[in-house]
Amino acid sequence: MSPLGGGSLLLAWQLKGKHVLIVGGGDVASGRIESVLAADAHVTLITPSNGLHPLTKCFLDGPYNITYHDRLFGGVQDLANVDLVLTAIDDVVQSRVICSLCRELKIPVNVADIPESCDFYFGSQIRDGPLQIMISTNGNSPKLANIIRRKIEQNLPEHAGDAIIRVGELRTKLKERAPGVGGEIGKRRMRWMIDVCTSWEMEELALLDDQMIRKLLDDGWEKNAVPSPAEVGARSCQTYSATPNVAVPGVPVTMLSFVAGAACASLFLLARRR
Ligand SMILES: C[C@@]1(CC(=O)O)c2cc3[nH]c(cc4nc(cc5[nH]c(cc(n2)[C@H]1CCC(=O)O)[C@@](C)(CC(=O)O)[C@@H]5CCC(=O)O)C(CC(=O)O)=C4CCC(=O)O)c(CCC(=O)O)c3CC(=O)O
Ligand SMILES: NC(=O)C1=CN([C@@H]2O[C@H](COP(=O)(O)OP(=O)(O)OC[C@H]3O[C@@H](n4cnc5c(N)ncnc54)[C@H](O)[C@@H]3O)[C@@H](O)[C@H]2O)C=CC1
Repeated sequence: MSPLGGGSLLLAWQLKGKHVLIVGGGDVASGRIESVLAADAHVTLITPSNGLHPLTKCFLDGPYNITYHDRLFGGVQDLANVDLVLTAIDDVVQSRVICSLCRELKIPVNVADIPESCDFYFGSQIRDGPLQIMISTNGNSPKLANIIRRKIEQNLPEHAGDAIIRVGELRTKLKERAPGVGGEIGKRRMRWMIDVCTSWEMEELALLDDQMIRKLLDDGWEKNAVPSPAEVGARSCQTYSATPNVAVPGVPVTMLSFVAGAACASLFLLARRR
């Protein structure tokens, strides 16, 4: 058995509404921007415009929550009201300065080129809607993290993201129907959800629509049973046809922003799916 220590605490950090400062605008910074926007944070980007990676430019031109300052990092005043700092610059002296300012102010910081200056590391990531997977080698081999990520991607169950969305909806409706935190009701809800998730296939769960959810709750939850997909109205000939993934949730539905989003998404795929 491997020893318990020597790893990291892997968490899903809730950044919605928080202020994240990103210093640098190159290749690595563009990945940071994408990761932080995925978490609905507000990004402040400080970097001169002459060093912008095409993907960083794309994010700046797109309909995203980014405040941009076209200049070098200016010192401690840039850290006011900041919850998290990510630096990805090609200047190791400045990197160390930013790190020590953050440590003084107790702001969590990641410095892309100096592992000792990181309070946390990034990892290789997989995203399918609400499903996020991170592979960390704890600083030992980022390239192997990338290779392992691609192997895991090839073996993910199909429609996992859609299944998670639909089961999320079922759980919300179940909690509305049988409210209360903890206690007997909580235990019964959890037992029933475990039974549903383990008796239906991933693809069947992905097909749950609002009508099927209602029937599953009426004929399943209310009667302490788990009906089959057919029993709640899934047609045996029903084939899976999910709506295509939207590049970034919350994008205003204007043609301009759609085109910008699509261009950014394509650029992102070209830049990162290595
Ligand atoms: C500690 C960490 C800090 C942090 O960045 O948070 C860190 C540090 C450093 N990376 C360096 C190099 C490379 N990094 C990559 C790629 C990625 N690096 C990522 C994370 C991390 N990199 C954190 C630990 C991750 C872990 O624990 O596994 C990934 C996973 C996530 C991301 O950055 O978003 C992303 C892959 C994403 C994907 O593809 O899915 C490649 C490959 C490539 O570019 O193709 C190379 C060249 C090959 C190689 O070295 O492996 C160097 C310079 C080393 C030198 O000078 O020799 C340092 C500094 C040092 O190690 O001293
Ligand atoms: N952690 C990781 O995954 C990896 C880390 N790195 C390291 O990360 C750093 C960044 O890598 P890249 O994005 O490829 O570099 P890059 O050279 O493409 O970009 C550097 C960016 O930092 C900006 N910059 C430099 N000094 C600045 C300052 N004082 N204030 C604001 N902006 C400043 C530049 O204008 C440019 O936009 C490098 O040190 C590199 O060695 C490199 C590869 C992977």
